[in-house]
Amino acid sequence: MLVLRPTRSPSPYSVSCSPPRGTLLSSLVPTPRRRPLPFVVACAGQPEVRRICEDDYHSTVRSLNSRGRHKPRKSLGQHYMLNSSINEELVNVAGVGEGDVVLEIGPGTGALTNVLINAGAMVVAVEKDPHMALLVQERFNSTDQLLVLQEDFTKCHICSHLTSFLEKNHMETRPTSAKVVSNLPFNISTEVIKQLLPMGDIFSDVVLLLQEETASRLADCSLRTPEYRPINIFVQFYSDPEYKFKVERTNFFPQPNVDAAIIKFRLKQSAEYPLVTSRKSFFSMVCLHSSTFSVSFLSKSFFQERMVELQDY
Ligand SMILES: C[S@@+](CC[C@H](N)C(=O)[O-])C[C@H]1O[C@@H](n2cnc3c(N)ncnc32)[C@H](O)[C@@H]1O
Repeated sequence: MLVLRPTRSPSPYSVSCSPPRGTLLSSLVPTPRRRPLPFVVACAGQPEVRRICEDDYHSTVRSLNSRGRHKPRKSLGQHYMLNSSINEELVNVAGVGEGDVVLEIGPGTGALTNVLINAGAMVVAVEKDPHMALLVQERFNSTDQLLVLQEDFTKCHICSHLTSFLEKNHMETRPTSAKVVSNLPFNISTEVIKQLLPMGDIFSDVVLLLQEETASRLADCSLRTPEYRPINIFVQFYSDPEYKFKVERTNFFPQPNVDAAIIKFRLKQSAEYPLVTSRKSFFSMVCLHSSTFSVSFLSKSFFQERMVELQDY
């Protein structure tokens, strides 16, 4: 594990560019012209259109250019958020306030990190890309509200990191009070969800910006659609999911091929979990029979009625 220490040297911001017409960083060239940006955030049930502030765009590009021309890496799902209103929505949805401990996975240029820090949170940010980890560390080198860990989140031991962060900052460990707020790389979202949702003893809420299709599938509690999957049983076992807002793909740079959405999981504590003698065998059974699940098996009282059978499995 590499823990990045603050360096006091200022970041050499070098290029200021116009808002993106295309999606490639290499297409960004300085231009004196300024025009309104067509990016929007779409909110389900409460239609609203907000223009991206040019500063959001420029600060992202400045960050990306600050350590040489860093090309976003597709393999790391690097689609940066250009719209600070959406970052503010993420923080509002999570109800982040002064002194909250927040885990951010993939801080990238630090756009969301900035909103979290401004809300008074103590942030632990895990970034796999060494270039971006260093960049975000340098951007916030004057604050003690941030710890940057250069690690692959899917492989790191987040509980021990959080514990030592709390101890170092002389903060009381308040079980179940930490939060997760993240604009996740789409390619690791399922893995991250599987890792985080059973951690109700540490986190109260997990608020993620995911691929829209994934978010609406995970929030689906109807049990009676063909889309219902073992992952839905897992999600509802450990949490109460809630689909929040759709976020248009035009808000990201580079622009992905799909839209995104904000989803909130309120994590259950173990006393709230459905009663099973062995969670391991419960979930192996769910996976084993997933292809033959029928609508009647997945009835509303699924957990209550089937517990006896599941216990004997
Ligand atoms: C979708 S970008 C979001 C960046 C930034 N939070 C924003 O909103 O603009 C995803 C970020 O996650 C990082 N990342 C990708 N895979 C990761 C992993 N396994 N563990 C930690 N960070 C990862 C990427 O390098 C990138 O910075």
